[in-house]
Amino acid sequence: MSSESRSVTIACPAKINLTLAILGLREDGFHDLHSVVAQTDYGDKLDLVWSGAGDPSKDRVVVEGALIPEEVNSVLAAIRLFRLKTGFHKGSITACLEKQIPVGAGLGGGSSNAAGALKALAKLFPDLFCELDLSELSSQIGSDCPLFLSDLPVLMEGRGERITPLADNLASRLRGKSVILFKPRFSINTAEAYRRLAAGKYYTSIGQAEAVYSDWKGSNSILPAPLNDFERLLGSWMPTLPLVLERLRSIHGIDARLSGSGSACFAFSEGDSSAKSRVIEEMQQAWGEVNWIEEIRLK
Ligand SMILES: C[C@@](CO)(OP(=O)(O)O)[C@H](O)COP(=O)(O)OP(=O)(O)OC[C@H]1O[C@@H](n2ccc(N)nc2=O)[C@H](O)[C@@H]1O
Ligand SMILES: Nc1ncnc2c1ncn2[C@@H]1O[C@H](COP(=O)(O)OP(=O)(O)O)[C@@H](O)[C@H]1O
Repeated sequence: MSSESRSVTIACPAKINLTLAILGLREDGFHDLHSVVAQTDYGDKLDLVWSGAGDPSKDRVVVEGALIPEEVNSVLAAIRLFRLKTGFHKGSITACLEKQIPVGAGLGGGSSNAAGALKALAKLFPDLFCELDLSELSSQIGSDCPLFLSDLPVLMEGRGERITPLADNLASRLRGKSVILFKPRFSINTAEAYRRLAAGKYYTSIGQAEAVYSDWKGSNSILPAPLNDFERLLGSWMPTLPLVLERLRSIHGIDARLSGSGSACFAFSEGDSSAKSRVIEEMQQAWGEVNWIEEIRLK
């Protein structure tokens, strides 16, 4: 038994989907998508400690700031996958996760935590990762995990595993921009949202998705044109959300959009010092409270 111990701390950022086109249902039950995704300077903190004297059956994750049952925690899933793929069954791993990212928000918290855990393990045990494809490994935990392996804004395709960093001129339009993130009290279950999307066939063709992307590339706009198929779906499912977004756009001139499958939304607030108070006003009117709001910057 070894008395050696190793530790590493890693930041797990939240993401926002600047566009999200769902192209159609695949034979494996997942959907192909086309999405421009940016990461933020806002997120969770993950500490991983490996204790050589510990027992591998005692790997665990302790969470502060959210209620996430250990057995479903994506961090423990990442640690177990690491054990399985490397056959490394020495010592015990304790993960301490400080949650800031709201759960079930479309901000990618669970995926970011899992990718963070794999990155942390690769730092702790570099030799064991020589033969492993981190991207392939992470996509076994969640479709959104691979995008978090770097912190650049990306185009995400396939079911989420095909990641292309944006060209420098696009990335620099986004970098450092100020964004308001806000979320009502209710969350949205991603699997349920995809089920409803499939039932209503709220799909966008690849041609339309590529046209939006290519128009953005050819323009000077900070953001691509609005495109999120889940926002269309919400009109008939959770109508207050698209209503708030529509009021922010039409009455306040604030370009507010849904992130992922929701329920968090984002609005660019660069150069608009009163944007946050107007978002608060609309949230109070729709939901009688401001459940969660943060002003953050894009990476
Ligand atoms: C919608 C998006 C957009 O970025 O994000 P969130 O809103 O969840 O943050 C993602 O596609 C969410 O990815 P992620 O949250 O990792 O999903 P997974 O755990 O892999 O899958 C949850 C369920 O969603 C559905 N799913 C997910 C991804 C995908 N490309 N097609 C799907 O149909 C499947 O039914 C799956 O069982
Ligand atoms: N480390 C984690 N952080 C957040 N949620 C997690 C985590 N591990 C598992 N989950 C589960 O994943 C589901 C989706 O959570 P999350 O990743 O926050 O949302 P989203 O997919 O909308 O971005 C929730 O049911 C939650 O219990």
